[in-house]
Amino acid sequence: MGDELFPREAAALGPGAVHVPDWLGIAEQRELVEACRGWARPPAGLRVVRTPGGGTMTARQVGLGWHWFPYGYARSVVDGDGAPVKPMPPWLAELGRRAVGAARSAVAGNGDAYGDEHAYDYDIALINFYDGDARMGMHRDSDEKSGAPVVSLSLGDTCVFRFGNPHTRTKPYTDVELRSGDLVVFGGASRLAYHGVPRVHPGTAPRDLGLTGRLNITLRVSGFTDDGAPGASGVVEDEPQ
Ligand SMILES: O=C(O)CCC(=O)C(=O)O
Ligand SMILES: [Fe+2]
Repeated sequence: MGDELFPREAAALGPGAVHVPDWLGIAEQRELVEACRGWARPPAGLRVVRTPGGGTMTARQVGLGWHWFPYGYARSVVDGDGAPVKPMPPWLAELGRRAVGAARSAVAGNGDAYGDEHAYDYDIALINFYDGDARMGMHRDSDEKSGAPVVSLSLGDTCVFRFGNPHTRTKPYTDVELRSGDLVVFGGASRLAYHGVPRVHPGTAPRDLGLTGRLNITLRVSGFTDDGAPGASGVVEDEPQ
């Protein structure tokens, strides 16, 4: 909760894309931060992501369920310590389904974009850690085969989240402030919309959260079969530095 006179309201960021402010209470946020601390530890822990173009992503990352690397998925950290990726906890997959239900009821007219969330087996979590200088360039989440909505949870420092359209990484886009506990769900016609994080506001995390910096947990459905290792898509223009 901020210091607003009125609570921030849920708003559509595009067709099938919803921002739900203050979705997670402080206790749930704390539990997620604690869980992220565990996932960040090696092996298969938080790492610096290097892109094929020789760049370095400024947000550090760890995956659960499937390991994302530029640009594909694997069951082990093929571009790092080689360890098997940590499993996706069933409770986190359930949180993803609950988030879709919440986004559906938050903004009238968005429900049709989401399908039945009970059918979605969220089997990928990407956890991004941003310090004050980190950001993420405009990109699409396009390495999955499933069209299930993407669920994004924010913890810690406030950021500017830029949400655009599926056609171009430039305007039209909407900038929205994401604070600790906020939820964003994008599916339907916005599932492949460009989005990014142009800015983090250091020192804005809730004091009682116990986190310096910003964490983002992105939940996705892979659509991969268990042994069907997906090939890298090679979509180099999506490089999310
Ligand atoms: O940090 C965020 O809010 C966005 C993260 C993101 O877009 C991604 O991991 O693909
Ligand atoms: Fe993304």
